[in-house]
Amino acid sequence: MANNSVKFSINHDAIKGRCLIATETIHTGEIIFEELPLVCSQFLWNAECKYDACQFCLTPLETAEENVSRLTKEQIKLPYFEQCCQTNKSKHVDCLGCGQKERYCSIECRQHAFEIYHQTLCYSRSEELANNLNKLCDLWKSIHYPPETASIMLLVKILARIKQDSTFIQKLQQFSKNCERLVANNPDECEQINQLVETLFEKMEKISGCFLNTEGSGLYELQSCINHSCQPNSEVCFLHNNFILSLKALETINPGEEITICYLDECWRDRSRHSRNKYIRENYLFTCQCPKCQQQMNDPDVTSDEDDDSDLQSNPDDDEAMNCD
Ligand SMILES: C[S@@+](CC[C@H](N)C(=O)[O-])C[C@H]1O[C@@H](n2cnc3c(N)ncnc32)[C@H](O)[C@@H]1O
Repeated sequence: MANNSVKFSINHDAIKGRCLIATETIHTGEIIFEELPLVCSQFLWNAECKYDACQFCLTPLETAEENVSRLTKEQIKLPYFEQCCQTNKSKHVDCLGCGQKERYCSIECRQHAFEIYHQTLCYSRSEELANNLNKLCDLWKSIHYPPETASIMLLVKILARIKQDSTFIQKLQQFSKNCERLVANNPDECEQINQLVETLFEKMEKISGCFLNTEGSGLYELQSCINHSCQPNSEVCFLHNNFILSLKALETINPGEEITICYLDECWRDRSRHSRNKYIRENYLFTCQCPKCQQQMNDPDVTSDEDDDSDLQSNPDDDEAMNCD
């Protein structure tokens, strides 16, 4: 994880509340900060789709080739697989109590999980606990599948963390207050790889639906202070292929400027102010006061051509890599 040299402060805005303000120049592409979640959880339907990830840090336990083969139902050989795929199966371990039910990418993750919450939640503790957790998950899946917007296990893990460490509640109170890796230099090869990725995603979408890059959800303290803009100057990404959140600058951000992200998916950003605001009001319960909306304040209240009723009802955040609220 990058060593954050802090180039921002948390200030207070009269309308938006807490906000992140740049205190030094932040350059395009720079990682503004990286942070670990207070707690995170895989979605329950990962198991239904036979997706296997570390129960603690969400690192995939399957190889990249296994991943695309599972999702496309075809045996696919990937270029640069040996050099790029970081899955190291020799390090994978099961929970010492509940076995394969809880798998981890390393002994360290198993130990962290146990120390933080899993001591309370381990199925080996009692049959009653295991039954109750299974019932809770089944009930949640019957309400939310598919898609499941956040996992009930996030809440369960929060409660377990509080049980194992009473000071965790203070962190939560504070909280409530408040791939791209270029493997080839040859442009033709890059183009071929881009086409391969596009084709794979099309195939996966046909077989597995549109929830491919959503693996779980987490609570991120610093990220929760970042306000929305319909023309954001930064974006959240998961560069380490696990639960570490990275905030990346999309343009140069000068001292004194607010650091913003877009709560909407990219395809929503060019829609009319009226459409964007309607969506934000209905789903995030605030009226957007970002510079773009202020500029377009006098635009007529028309819906974008591409908007239709189904779009307005679907959640543009549903297919983010991680939901991080
Ligand atoms: C994730 S929080 C961001 C941090 C927040 N300002 C705080 O004090 O905790 C989201 C909330 O910030 C406010 N907010 C974020 N972006 C905004 C915007 N563009 N216009 C108005 N309010 C905004 C809304 O109250 C929204 O519910």
